[in-house]
Amino acid sequence: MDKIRIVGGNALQGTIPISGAKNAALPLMIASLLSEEKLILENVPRLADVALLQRILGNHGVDITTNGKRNGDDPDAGQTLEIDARMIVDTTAPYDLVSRMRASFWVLGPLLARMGEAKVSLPGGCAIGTRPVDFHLDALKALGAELDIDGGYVRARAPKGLKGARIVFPKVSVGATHTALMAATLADGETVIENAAREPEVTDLADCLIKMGARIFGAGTSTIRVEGVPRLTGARHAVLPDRIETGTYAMATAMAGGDVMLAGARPDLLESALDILRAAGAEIDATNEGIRVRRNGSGILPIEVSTAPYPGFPTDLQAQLMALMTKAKGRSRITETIFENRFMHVQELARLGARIQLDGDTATIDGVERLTGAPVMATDLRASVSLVIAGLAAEGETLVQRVYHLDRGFEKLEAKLSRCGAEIERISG
Ligand SMILES: CC(=O)N[C@H]1[C@@H](OP(=O)(O)OP(=O)(O)OC[C@H]2O[C@@H](n3ccc(=O)[nH]c3=O)[C@H](O)[C@@H]2O)O[C@H](CO)[C@@H](O)[C@@H]1O
Ligand SMILES: C=C(OP(=O)(O)O)C(=O)O
Repeated sequence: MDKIRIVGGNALQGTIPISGAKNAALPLMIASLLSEEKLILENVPRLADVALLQRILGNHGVDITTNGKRNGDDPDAGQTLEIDARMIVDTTAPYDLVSRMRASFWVLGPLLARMGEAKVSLPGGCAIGTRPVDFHLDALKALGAELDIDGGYVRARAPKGLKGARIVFPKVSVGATHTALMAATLADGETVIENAAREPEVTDLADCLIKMGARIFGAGTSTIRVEGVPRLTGARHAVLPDRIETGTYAMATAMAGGDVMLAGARPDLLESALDILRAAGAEIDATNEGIRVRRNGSGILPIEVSTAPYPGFPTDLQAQLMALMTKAKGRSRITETIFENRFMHVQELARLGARIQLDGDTATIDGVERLTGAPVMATDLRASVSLVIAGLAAEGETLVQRVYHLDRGFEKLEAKLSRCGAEIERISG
């Protein structure tokens, strides 16, 4: 299994291109199932999760071609996928594929809406909590689906099609909002989704669905109204930049010190995280090119923050912020309100010398002068990259093991950081 080796101590200087967002690309690819016509997606990141979803869609009969690079193309540009779901040959999404990635469960809504039936394994994904799917199932039931769970599979049927309904989520859920939104586009009549997720990835999905002919109003707010249409068309859509990758490299720069341009990043997608970084002592400037992050000389200041649904501080940046706070001048507090078990990085950060106390959903971090490199284990996607961030500022060598987690969500991580002066490499085998 590959490892990432980091020798800490170098400041970061240069430009890091920001890729398309994993968490937008995945539902956008899934949206192709709603139409017989071709969906062309640009700026799709090259990630293990994207490749796995290509296999899952392929299993349903979806044809996907990836446009190769031509001479002169920007080497950092994302890939373009042409997704043709004209023929759905199989409405089953099997355990061995779905169990490896959370988002793959989201094929349920579109398959059901278009084909009137689907059988989808219960999902896997990062082990950060129990992560039930009850909101997804309740939303589909409200739209008239008949559902049962048998042998680890959700079997869903709507032989006469779905019917518009009022769906009220008891808690904000990104995935359940995607499911309800996609299913409602082809339902008969109007659907109103209350307490919908406002994450930019939901808005990106809605924008693409609108290009495909869907009638969606209010995406990006807590109430989304969908007027069902009989069919959707093809479309061309570019995936929005990854706000979690942006925040991650901003924190890496704040940790290592230096001056980095996050090219193509959109500051409006992560204002709460940028505010926290400013409070922690980083200088952040929005420019035409992207976001410039600097920390030269000044120390890292402690912060107090709770994760929250968008536009709050994202849970997907919690581990990275904790890594940064391990070297703050004083005591920080980070409360995780979204997932009940998203602190797997705490014991690994402790191997590098971090001082972190856990009490229920709150971590208290007492900043230390020095971190020292050590072998550490990646446990999930964002926890893994938090260890990389800590390694950038640790004295000596940090060896991050089980990096397949990182490959799910960070494109060319070592290349992007080493181009800015970090001593980081992948050791294969
Ligand atoms: C691929 C993708 O986009 N993943 C993101 C998505 O995950 P995902 O869509 O799985 O996360 P949700 O927003 O659904 O989860 C939010 C909370 O709702 C709970 N819940 C969710 C669904 C449900 O049916 N029942 C239920 O109780 C979850 O356990 C969690 O406590 O949003 C999370 C929250 O921003 C991010 O951390 C993940 O990176
Ligand atoms: C938790 C994440 O992914 P998933 O929902 O696929 O597990 C993530 O992207 O941080």
